[in-house]
Amino acid sequence: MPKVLVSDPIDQVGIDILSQVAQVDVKTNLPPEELLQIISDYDALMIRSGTRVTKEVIEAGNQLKIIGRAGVGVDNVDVPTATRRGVLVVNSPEGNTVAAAEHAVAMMLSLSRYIPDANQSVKGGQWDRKSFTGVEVYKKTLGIVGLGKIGSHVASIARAMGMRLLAYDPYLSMERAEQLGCQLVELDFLFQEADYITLHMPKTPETYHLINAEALNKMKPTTRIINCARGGIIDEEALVEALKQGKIAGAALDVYEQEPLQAESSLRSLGKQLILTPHLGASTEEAQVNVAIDVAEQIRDVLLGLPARSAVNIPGLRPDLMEKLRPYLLLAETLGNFVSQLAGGRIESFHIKLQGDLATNESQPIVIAALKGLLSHALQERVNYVNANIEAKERGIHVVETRDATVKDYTGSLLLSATGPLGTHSVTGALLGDNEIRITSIDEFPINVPPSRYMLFTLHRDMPGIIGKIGSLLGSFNVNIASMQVGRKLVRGDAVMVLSLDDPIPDGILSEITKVNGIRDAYTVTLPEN
Ligand SMILES: NC(=O)c1ccc[n+]([C@@H]2O[C@H](COP(=O)([O-])OP(=O)(O)OC[C@H]3O[C@@H](n4cnc5c(N)ncnc54)[C@H](O)[C@@H]3O)[C@@H](O)[C@H]2O)c1
Ligand SMILES: O=C(O)[C@H](O)COP(=O)(O)O
Repeated sequence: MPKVLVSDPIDQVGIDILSQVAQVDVKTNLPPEELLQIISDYDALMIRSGTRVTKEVIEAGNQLKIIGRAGVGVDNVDVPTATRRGVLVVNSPEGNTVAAAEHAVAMMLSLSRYIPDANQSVKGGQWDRKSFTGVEVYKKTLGIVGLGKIGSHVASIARAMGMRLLAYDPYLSMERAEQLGCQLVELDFLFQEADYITLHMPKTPETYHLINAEALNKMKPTTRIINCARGGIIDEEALVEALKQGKIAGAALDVYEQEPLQAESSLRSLGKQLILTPHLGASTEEAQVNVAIDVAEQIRDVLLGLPARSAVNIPGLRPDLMEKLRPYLLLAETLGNFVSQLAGGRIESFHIKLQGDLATNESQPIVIAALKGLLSHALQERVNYVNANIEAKERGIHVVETRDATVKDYTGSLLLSATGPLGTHSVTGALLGDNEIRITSIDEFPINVPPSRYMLFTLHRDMPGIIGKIGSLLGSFNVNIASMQVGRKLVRGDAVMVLSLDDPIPDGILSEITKVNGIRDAYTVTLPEN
């Protein structure tokens, strides 16, 4: 019988499902070294956010077939290592949506009426009605940052409470926001206008410390801010200072830069203007039943040799088809991610052309992989091989899929084109002999470069001196160039320059690059580590 280790508290219904096919050991609060020691005995691991599944754990788990996250976030799992070792990672992208949204709304109301402190005061024997005069949310402005599943549900509740809704989401169309009753605005406007700000986006390099001292300075002294998304989106030090100085009126946090929150954290020293809960967003009976069933069923199915319905890293395909398509799935996902960034993220339409040997009906999973890549910058681990199509539809992205078997420059290649705020951009890619990914054109300019973590592109006039200028400019920002290639159709005509960089591209560099004589446009792309 296969063995499953459950290392975080999971609802009994999940254990019962797993017990149909496996021996289930529930061992919560394991010290990391103990997990490392015992993991080699197990075929599956079921977790929540409490267990850190590091590279070492996955490598030590030489029997591991599947890691099931009873919840959404897999930021505690080293997914690239799992993928490399063929370990499936599955989650439950929607099981706790309502719970997290309701927690955010509860935080907003608690902040407005000082409920936690008033409760504490009465239980402490007092009858103080004066210190706890609150404010109403009715007719106030709520700024929702990240209008995905949870943000949308918060919007519908807040609308019913008579709030005016603003939203900032760089990956969502105006129409979708309007359907949800929200006015899509720029972030600075939201910071300046909102009485309440609630965060519902993933933690990414883009959102890390999005709420910092500068952002807090833009808010009104009456603003209250709620974070039930991920720790690290708010700079905690800056928040403590802003609250102490009365720059904003209050904050409510469910998630922290470091969890569990350290005993000595300065957050613990603040008064009634700050409410803290210990990552309880998903902790309702209903959500825990939803996620436990969702994930336990997937683990059970995979242990029985069946596909998983919500795999984060590997689609549920027949093993023979999977073997054949795997390199192309990675190609499609990489190109999808790439072209969405070139087009500016908020994609309106997307065209995928399967060329050469890929122009068959068997290659449908490649289309899904490209959509997953297209949405992954915005949705991170919440987009998977199952929901990518639905997510694209819900976001109003017009998807066109064509096939052309006559293109023969590689055995099989993909041409992806996306339209977004930065216009229409296209990228073509193929695999070389040993399944190495090559980008073979950008915006129809022929090139031949492997994708890398940090990339910079320019559209420019092919003229002497331009490459040197870009090189010096990057040098002055201390950015090291790993490789560089120019693609052009005509000598001294238009051209693209593609640079692979060793370092992330600092803010402000693109505007400097576009000032260089001859440069028409510049773009950056950051791809996930493989
Ligand atoms: N506290 C909890 O227990 C708990 C429970 C569930 C989910 N969460 C967290 O809540 C967050 C939202 O989850 P969801 O299920 O709604 O995800 P989702 O993927 O449905 O929505 C996320 C939204 O954020 C947007 N986004 C991406 N980058 C952005 C940026 N830079 N600025 C603004 N918006 C951006 C995306 O376009 C998307 O619409 C995640 O961080 C998730 O991990 C927390
Ligand atoms: O990502 C999630 O699903 C939430 O953060 C909930 O985490 P939890 O399952 O540890 O409560």
